[in-house]
Amino acid sequence: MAVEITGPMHERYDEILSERALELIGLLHRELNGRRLELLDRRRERVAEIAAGGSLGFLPETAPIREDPSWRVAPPAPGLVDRRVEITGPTDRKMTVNALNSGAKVWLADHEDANTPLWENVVGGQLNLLDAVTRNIDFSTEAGKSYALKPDEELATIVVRPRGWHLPEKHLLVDGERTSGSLVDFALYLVACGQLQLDRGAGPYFYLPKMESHLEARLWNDAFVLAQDFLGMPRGTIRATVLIETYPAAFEMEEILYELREHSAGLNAGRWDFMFSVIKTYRTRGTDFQLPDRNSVTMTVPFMRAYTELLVQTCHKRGAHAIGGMAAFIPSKDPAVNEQAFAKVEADKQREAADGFDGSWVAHPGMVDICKTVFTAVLGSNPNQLGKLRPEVSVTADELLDVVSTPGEVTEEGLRNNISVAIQYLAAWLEGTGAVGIFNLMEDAATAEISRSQIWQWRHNEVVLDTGAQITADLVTQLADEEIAKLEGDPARYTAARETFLEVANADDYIDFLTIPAYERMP
Ligand SMILES: CC(=O)SCCNC(=O)CCNC(=O)[C@H](O)C(C)(C)COP(=O)(O)OP(=O)(O)OC[C@H]1O[C@@H](n2cnc3c(N)ncnc32)[C@H](O)[C@@H]1OP(=O)(O)O
Ligand SMILES: O=CC(=O)O
Ligand SMILES: [Mg+2]
Repeated sequence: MAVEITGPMHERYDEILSERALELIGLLHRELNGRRLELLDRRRERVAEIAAGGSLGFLPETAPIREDPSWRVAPPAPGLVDRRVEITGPTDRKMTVNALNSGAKVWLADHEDANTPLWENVVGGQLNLLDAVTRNIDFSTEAGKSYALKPDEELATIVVRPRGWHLPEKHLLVDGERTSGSLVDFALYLVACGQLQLDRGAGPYFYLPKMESHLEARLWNDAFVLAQDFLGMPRGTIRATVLIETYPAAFEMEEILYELREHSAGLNAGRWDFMFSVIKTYRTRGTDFQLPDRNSVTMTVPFMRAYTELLVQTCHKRGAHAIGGMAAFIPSKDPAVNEQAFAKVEADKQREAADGFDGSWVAHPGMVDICKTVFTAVLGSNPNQLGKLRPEVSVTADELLDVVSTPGEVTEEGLRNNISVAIQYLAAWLEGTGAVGIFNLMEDAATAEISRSQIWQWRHNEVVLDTGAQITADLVTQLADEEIAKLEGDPARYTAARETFLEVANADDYIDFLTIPAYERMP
């Protein structure tokens, strides 16, 4: 057998881990895994160059692609023409039904930021997707609540987000090697649901996360071509929206669209990972690249503005959708908090719609209408605003790199918030839940990465808090224990999360992704 399954085979897992799916995983691994590992090395080399005084910038060698006005991406595929509101969320059974029924145009079915790659989530989520696509997902809870899909024409289009290139899958081995989580999530969905989706008049659609260069986009494109040929699907059947959510990728947006042009469904402004990547990429370059308290960095600070303006302009120049990001506010039981949350989401979506985005993300069904209403007011009878070219926008590399102008302070409250959120999130993640509401905000892998990375950078920069205390490893440990003591329930729940958190926050050498050591703690 080309592929060895080392995780348990629960009921119906053979429907997802089919012979054909395993064959495709074997093929993709053998053809592409070496390049994947080289590209991950290239990421580390680039950070080392920046640490030594280098800088990000637009690439001279790809200038001809940027300067060639003639190319466009493929026209939008069925189900992806009107994307004014997209809901994101994990693929557990209840969320699957709720997201599809939410009234959003698209559901980002998340095997990434909102998911713990626990084996049961990796395969179980795919089973839920299969049941959703075959309309066999209706169920009732023990408490007697029934979940049933609405009629087809009211359901959101499914777009699956596989894991990023950095994450391995330890339960599927090829020639004894761990496989790529990205290729596994991609192949399992494509084989189980790709043709079924085409038969329903949609297609196998993906969101691609955390890429750091156009060469990583080329790797995805090569995976698409190999997989389509293997399955006898015409080239261009697969469509992918790329999240521009790393600092390096913000300088290669056009090249990323170009690499994927036959398969492209546009770009998305993944603001949370973007912020994480800004911190991570320039983490050792002193206070010029240091951000203040996480909650004070808004989308209107100069470097964020430069990033989203460039994204809309780049997309529309090439006929590609530009999709906005996640306002992390979720509905609360407290009416006063709720009112504020709705007002903030509305303002965020209004800015995006006015800037020319074609639609945007919400994290909760309760936020669908607000996003839809805001975008509908701007779109009128049009399904998107691809015609809004934004010729007046001119973003320079210096503007993208202008982190130093971000106003705000580093406070003890901000530090405590980062510590508490990271530990609470990690506890949930290690238990198998990849998205949680904490302090009235949606928290997921991206937001937790910001929290722990800020702490690492502040400590590295020997930042002094508003209280006069300097951030040290000892202080971080002390505050971690104080914050855990404030949480309800058994403190033992936080033991593994505390250890993982301190391992990354207090590490001498920065650890690239929080989820890498966390994954090693899981069965
Ligand atoms: C940075 C990024 O990548 S953003 C994208 C990744 N992150 C995400 O996708 C997070 C998505 N959101 C979520 O997972 C959830 O909203 C949470 C975990 C934050 C909060 O969920 P809950 O605590 O269940 O919220 P709440 O109790 O208000 O939910 C009410 C109902 O809405 C459902 N719901 C909430 N969020 C979602 C969602 N995103 N998709 C589908 N259903 C949802 C709940 O299942 C619940 O259903 P029920 O009434 O049938 O029981
Ligand atoms: O994936 C989205 C993000 O903001 O990160
Ligand atoms: Mg992200």
